[in-house]
Amino acid sequence: MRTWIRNGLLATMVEGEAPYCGDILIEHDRIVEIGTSVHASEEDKVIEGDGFAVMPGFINAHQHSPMSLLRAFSDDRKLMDWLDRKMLPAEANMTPEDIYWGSMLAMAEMIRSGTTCFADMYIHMDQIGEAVKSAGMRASLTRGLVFLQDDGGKRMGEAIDLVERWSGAADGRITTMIGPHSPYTCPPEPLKETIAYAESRKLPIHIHLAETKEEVVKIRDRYGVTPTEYLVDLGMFDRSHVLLAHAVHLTRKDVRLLHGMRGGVAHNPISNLKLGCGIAPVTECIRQGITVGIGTDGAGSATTLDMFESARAAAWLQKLDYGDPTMLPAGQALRMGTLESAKLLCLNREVGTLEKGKKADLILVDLRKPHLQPNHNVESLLAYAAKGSDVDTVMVDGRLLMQGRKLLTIDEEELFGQVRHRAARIVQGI
Ligand SMILES: CSC[C@H]1O[C@@H](n2cnc3c(O)ncnc32)[C@H](O)[C@@H]1O
Ligand SMILES: [Zn+2]
Repeated sequence: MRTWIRNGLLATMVEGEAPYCGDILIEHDRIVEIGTSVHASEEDKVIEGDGFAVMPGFINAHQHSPMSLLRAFSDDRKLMDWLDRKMLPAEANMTPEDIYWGSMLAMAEMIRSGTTCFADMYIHMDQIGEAVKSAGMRASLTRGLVFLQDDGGKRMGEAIDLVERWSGAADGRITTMIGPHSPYTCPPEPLKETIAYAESRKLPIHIHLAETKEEVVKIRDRYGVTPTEYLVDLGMFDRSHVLLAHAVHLTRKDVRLLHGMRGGVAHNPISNLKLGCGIAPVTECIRQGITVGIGTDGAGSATTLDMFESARAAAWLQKLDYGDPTMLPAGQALRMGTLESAKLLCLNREVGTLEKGKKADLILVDLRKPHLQPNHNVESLLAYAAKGSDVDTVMVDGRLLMQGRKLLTIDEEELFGQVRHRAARIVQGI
């Protein structure tokens, strides 16, 4: 059976295409027709689009989904203090089942706020894979590798296992990357081995970079270079597609060095703001031709996984940084949260825009709300006024995951019960 989204306001995110009123026809997992005169029939299942903006689902380009269990557990602290004293001890208490339910909690929030796909870096990735399968989302999964702790070898084994068992799983909705955590947790030798493995398997790399000033000082003291130069010198960008999370503290030379890289930057404005990290040089990166997508980071730091908020914060920060309201306009912020993020996950041939032949990963945003009226410019409304709670319907791979704000793949009552007792146990005594 086909699905016909009728008479929606289509914000396709295709470069240069203005939003217009039209229809979308979906067969199985793909958009087979889109425009003002699609060939629908009476047998097609109709989703009424009148009063709704239809756009590609957001793609959260950097996340640690099970950290949703640590939401609001430890706020208003410096990053390393927060990580070392609070997050790592709590993570040491997490069982594989906790990871499953924490990830499921993140997915319930993501679906409810219009995200259809995410890049995740964490531990116990089998459980996250199972949760993704069950919730119906699309995801790029990475086992985070921290080599300064003991047992880095075992973790590399887990990373390889993830790649071998989960790449292409869940009907192709799951892809994988290799995830050395950061320059400050990965010394040169294991990092070189990780790069060599990624190259040999043609796998993208997902890594944190230059998130804080303290990181820059640490890497300069250890190696005499910037965090970016450290990765460049080890050959990380020679052949691999690299997803750089944060990239807040880049020198002009760093930005020039990244020119021409495959992959790009996952900008996490809310996390950066809340941890007081700084304003990432998003505009300079874009001017150097570097792809910049948007992520939230985990709910343990960002508190919220609402990509509307992150896209808005990205736009506001560039306007503020330059003292110029023309910087990072509404349409560009939305495209960064959709198509540009898709590029970072190597998924832009399949998702990130509404186009014939692409996967049907899309959302319907209810515009019949006081804060979304009148409609002079739907991209402005979506970027500057809409909230996750305005999302009415979410589809991934042609399958409805939410309709009329009812989640169709996640039992929230069971989820909240699981989360309550697990979250309390994990943080006990920390
Ligand atoms: C080994 S899995 C990933 C690892 O990353 C930690 N993490 C979460 N947020 C951040 C951040 O903003 N910077 C650096 N590391 C972060 C998370 O707690 C996991 O241990
Ligand atoms: Zn992170």
